[in-house]
Formats: sequence, structure tokens, C-alpha cells
Amino acid sequence: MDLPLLQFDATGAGMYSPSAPRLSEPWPSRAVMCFFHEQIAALVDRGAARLAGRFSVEMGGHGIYVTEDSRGESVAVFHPTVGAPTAVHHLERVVAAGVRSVVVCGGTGALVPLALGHVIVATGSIRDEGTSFHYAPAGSRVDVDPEVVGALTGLLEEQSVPHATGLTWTTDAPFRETPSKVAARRDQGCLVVEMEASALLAAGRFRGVKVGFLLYAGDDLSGKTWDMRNWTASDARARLLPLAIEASGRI
Ligand SMILES: O=P(O)(O)O[C@H]1O[C@H](CO)[C@@H](O)[C@H]1O
Ligand SMILES: O=c1cc[nH]c(=O)[nH]1
Repeated sequence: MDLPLLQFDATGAGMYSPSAPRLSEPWPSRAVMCFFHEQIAALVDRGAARLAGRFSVEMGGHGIYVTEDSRGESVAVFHPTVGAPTAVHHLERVVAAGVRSVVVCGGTGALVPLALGHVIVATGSIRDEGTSFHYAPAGSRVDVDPEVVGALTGLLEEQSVPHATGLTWTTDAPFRETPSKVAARRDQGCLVVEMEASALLAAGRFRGVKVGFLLYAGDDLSGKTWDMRNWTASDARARLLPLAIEASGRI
């Protein structure tokens, strides 16, 4: 089949390259991609993070914040918008700025019975999106670096945070999560579904950057019918952002 997505070009450089967003202070070498707008706002409200720059207006003009971990080291925090192409666009821009390790904290749909808010450390992802195919040869799966998984689970164990480890299904089309696809991904070993992980992993590897994921179980797709579980109000979000900030110094 003459599918353009199968024509990965391993050697070609892009005709143009990502540029670094300007910051009002030096760019940290670590970042947290946080999908929880309200938790970034809360961090700023309590004076723990400051606005230091913005992404371009075309990409939504999201703020780029700088905070510190428990050792006083700087970490950039930003929302990467929803979906693989724009998440990777934001990753490319921060890598151009010198970021070398990224922890993603986000929500997912549970494909297996998992309590709302249960934390999942992704060990890899099924590539059911298009963006990763521009960064890695065609294949069904991309794995997280086992050392990154170990660093994240180590932190969670230290802090007594119950968690599961396993695969995530990254889809471009959340409204096409059909019962048979859910069953097929579950049979492949996926615990959860989200929209960015495999693309971020492939792009991170292509650029030589470490990427890890602290996710939580949100809405429930493990039964016969979908249960929203009011998942975007889960208190896991407030717990995950500080853990991700700390974890970015461990991967
Ligand atoms: O709630 P967040 O963490 O954005 O993550 C999941 O939810 C969004 C889809 O509703 C996608 O971004 C998906 O990855
Ligand atoms: O991508 C996603 C995220 C949460 N829940 C879903 O069903 N899909």
C-alpha cells in the first residue's frame, strides 16, 4: 500500500527547524508537560511558579512557567494542548530551547478496571496515531526507556503512591474508541487510552530526549458502557503535578 505514513525518512533533515520560545530567564533543562490547566493555575496562584514566556499565538499562546523542585532546581511547566501533533510541536520547541528530559502528567480512559485517580506509569504505547510515523519507522508500539520507568516507579514507591505499570493506547480519534477496538487494545496489554504518548515517545527518541509518563485513570471504558466518572475533577491531578515536577529530576 502506498501509504505516506509508511514512508519514514530516517536521514532527511526537515526543511526548517523548531525555534526556542523566548523566556525571561534561562531555559531549564527539564520540563513537565501538564495536561491540567487548573493545576498549573493553582501552582502560580500559590506563588510556586511564575510566567516566564509563551508559545506562539497560532499554537494557543499557552504560558510557559518556571518552578523549582525540592532541591531548588528549575523546571519548566506548560500545557501542550490536546492531541499528538500539537503536543509534539510543543515538545520540539522546548527541545530546541535545551530541554533534555520531560515528564508528562495527564489523564486517560481506563480500559481495565482501575479506580478513578489510580496512577499509571506507562511502559510503552500502541501507536494508533499518525505523528509518531514521522519520527520512527512504522511499527505498532514504542517503549519507554526502562530506566525512566524505574525512576518514576521508584519515586512513587518512596512516596507510597499506589500505582500500576503498563501500556497505553494512543489514539487520534477518541470518539472512535469502539467496543471492538477497546477489546483489541486490552488484549494487546493496554491499561489505558490517551492521545499523545506514542507520538511524544517517538519524537523524544528522535531528538535524543528522555520522556516519561505519570498518568491517572479517568473515565471508564472497561465495562459494557462508558462511564465518565466526572474524571476531569479527580483529585489525582493535584497529586500528579508535584510528583511530575520532582520526577523530572530523576529520569
Ligand atoms: O486529560 P488529558 O490529560 O488532556 O488527556 C487525555 O484527554 C484528552 C482527550 O480527552 C487527551 O489529551 C488525552 O490524552
Ligand atoms: O483519549 C482519551 C482520554 C480519556 N478518555 C478517553 O476515552 N480517551
